[in-house]
Amino acid sequence: MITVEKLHKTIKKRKILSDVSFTIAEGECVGLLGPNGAGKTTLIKCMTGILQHEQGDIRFHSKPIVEHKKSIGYLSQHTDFKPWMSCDESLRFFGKLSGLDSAFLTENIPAVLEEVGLKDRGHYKVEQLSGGMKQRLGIAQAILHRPLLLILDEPVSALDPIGRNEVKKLIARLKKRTTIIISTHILDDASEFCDRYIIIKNGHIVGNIDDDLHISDRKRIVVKLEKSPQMAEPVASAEIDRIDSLSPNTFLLTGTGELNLKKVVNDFAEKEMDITSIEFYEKGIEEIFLEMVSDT
Ligand SMILES: Nc1ncnc2c1ncn2[C@@H]1O[C@H](COP(=O)(O)OP(=O)(O)OP(=O)(O)O)[C@@H](O)[C@H]1O
Repeated sequence: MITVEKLHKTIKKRKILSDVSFTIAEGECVGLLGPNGAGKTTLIKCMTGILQHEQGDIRFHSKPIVEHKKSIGYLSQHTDFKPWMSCDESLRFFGKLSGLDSAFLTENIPAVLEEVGLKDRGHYKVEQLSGGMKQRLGIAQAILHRPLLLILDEPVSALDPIGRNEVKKLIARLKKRTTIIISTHILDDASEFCDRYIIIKNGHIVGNIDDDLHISDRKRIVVKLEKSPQMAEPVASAEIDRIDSLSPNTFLLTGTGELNLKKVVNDFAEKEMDITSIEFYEKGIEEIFLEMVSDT
């Protein structure tokens, strides 16, 4: 559906994006992750046509994405609603700026407000809305024209846990019918709805990770025993650097190097401890992200 190929973008003689390539399939929800200043917003702005890239190609259903601007919904990092306008007036204002006609807006604004959980709040002034409500109004503006692709730049970062929860629930609903790209710093939240993560650092793609692809850490093993052992540290061997207790009968073994499952099973058998399950530790997205963006 979307193909970004060898994208380069320079701002004020500084290279911001270098050789960025990836594809996104229809229906996917992709998390765009990266440290501050990595180039996420710049990439999003190139994808929405707000910024022009000097090299490379961005295609949507095989055509240049600029020809498909009407198929894209975009929530920018900082929404620009006027506090004195009502929700209804704000959507009408931004809808008209995007070229939507009055009849379409009259028909669709109430439905979109209902969709984002702001039914009967059309007359509320923006200044009366909570952070979560304001962000949901932002999403209403982004989906008003029924886009095929929704791009959300940091939709939850500035919100308190209640607002975050409201917006997360909305994204989970929208995910069922729209392709979504979300730039975020909150990896726990991203892992709730993203199918894949594209990790960007210093303008380069450093990771493209499927959420189903569990990356095993072969230096760590999780062992579950049938019974909790008498001693705090159930086994000791030269290869094992440390043992952490995850529950009374579950232990995380960290090796000095790659661990051997068979050897660990034997070590426990020697101590006459029965193992219920043993597997390499699987890294979460936060850990993978930190490894990919760290400088060491
Ligand atoms: N208009 C501009 N003028 C100068 N530098 C810019 C401009 N826009 C972006 N940059 C620089 O480009 C780099 C990437 O910025 P960008 O906003 O794309 O990063 P980001 O990954 O979205 O960061 P954050 O997570 O902090 O929002 C930064 O170093 C930023 O200072």
